[in-house]
Amino acid sequence: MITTRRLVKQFGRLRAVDGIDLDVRAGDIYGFLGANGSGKTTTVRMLLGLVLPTSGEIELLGSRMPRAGRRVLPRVGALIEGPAHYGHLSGRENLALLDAAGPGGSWRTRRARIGEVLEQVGLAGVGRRPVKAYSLGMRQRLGLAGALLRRPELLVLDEPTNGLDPQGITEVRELLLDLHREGTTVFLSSHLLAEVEQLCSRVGVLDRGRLVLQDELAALTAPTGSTVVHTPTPDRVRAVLDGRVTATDGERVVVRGADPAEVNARLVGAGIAVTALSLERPTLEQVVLAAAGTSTDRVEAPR
Ligand SMILES: Nc1ncnc2c1ncn2[C@@H]1O[C@H](COP(=O)(O)OP(=O)(O)OP(=O)(O)O)[C@@H](O)[C@H]1O
Repeated sequence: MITTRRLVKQFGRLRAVDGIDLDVRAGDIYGFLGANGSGKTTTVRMLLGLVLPTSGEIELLGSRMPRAGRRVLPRVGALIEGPAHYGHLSGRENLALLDAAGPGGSWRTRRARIGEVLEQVGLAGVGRRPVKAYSLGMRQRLGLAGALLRRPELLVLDEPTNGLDPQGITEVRELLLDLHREGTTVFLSSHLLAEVEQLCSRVGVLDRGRLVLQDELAALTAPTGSTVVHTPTPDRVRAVLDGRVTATDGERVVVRGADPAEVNARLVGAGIAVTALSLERPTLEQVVLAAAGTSTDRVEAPR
């Protein structure tokens, strides 16, 4: 869906994007994670042909960009930082203009299509109010509605939950999951680890213009081979599982071995209370920190 090879964007002395090889496959919900200023927006703009790369190659839906833009972009829905609208017109009228300006999509079905996307983003009730009366979150949703007008195969979204309240964030997440279930590939940039961890199947991490990590979320957070035990008596666990305890933190004990049932049987057999038991997995935050080093402390951690 998206492939880049050694993609570079240089602004004067600053290398905002520094030789990245993106690989976004059909069916992905791809999370493009990076701190503010790491180069996410610049990358998204290059993917969509809004900024020319300094060097490197981009393929979008199998065709070279920006050359194939006219042909390919109608199949891509996009939302870029701060979508622009006409404030004196209603949401519905803004979408009608957007729809009329682009290729494809008959005017006969325009009303129905606009009604449908307004419904999808939860703006059906306010579609007739002027956009200047909209909150930031409502404008963001109107931007999303615009991206959905042509039932795109690929959605490219730059920080889609920016400015939304917690309920708005949940609604956008549900909407993206619905679209994904119906076959849309989603590429979204975010500086929020928790958002990417909850939503995405593949993750790329940008650090000062470099792609330092790109893999399936499930592979990145695969079990480590240890078991985590919660117990009110960690010292007794240490005594019973002689030598297998690799870490303790309060009531949390990490035991070597990826067989929770075996660990449980041994502890319960010794009369030790086990209050919780799970396979140990690294969090995305730990994985990102390990890959990107100290600079990613600017990536917002889950609260
Ligand atoms: N047109 C431009 N001219 C000069 N420098 C620019 C330009 N656009 C972006 N930059 C710089 O390139 C770097 C990457 O910016 P970019 O907006 O791509 O980052 P980002 O990861 O999207 O951050 P944010 O989340 O804050 O938007 C920044 O240092 C920015 O100041």
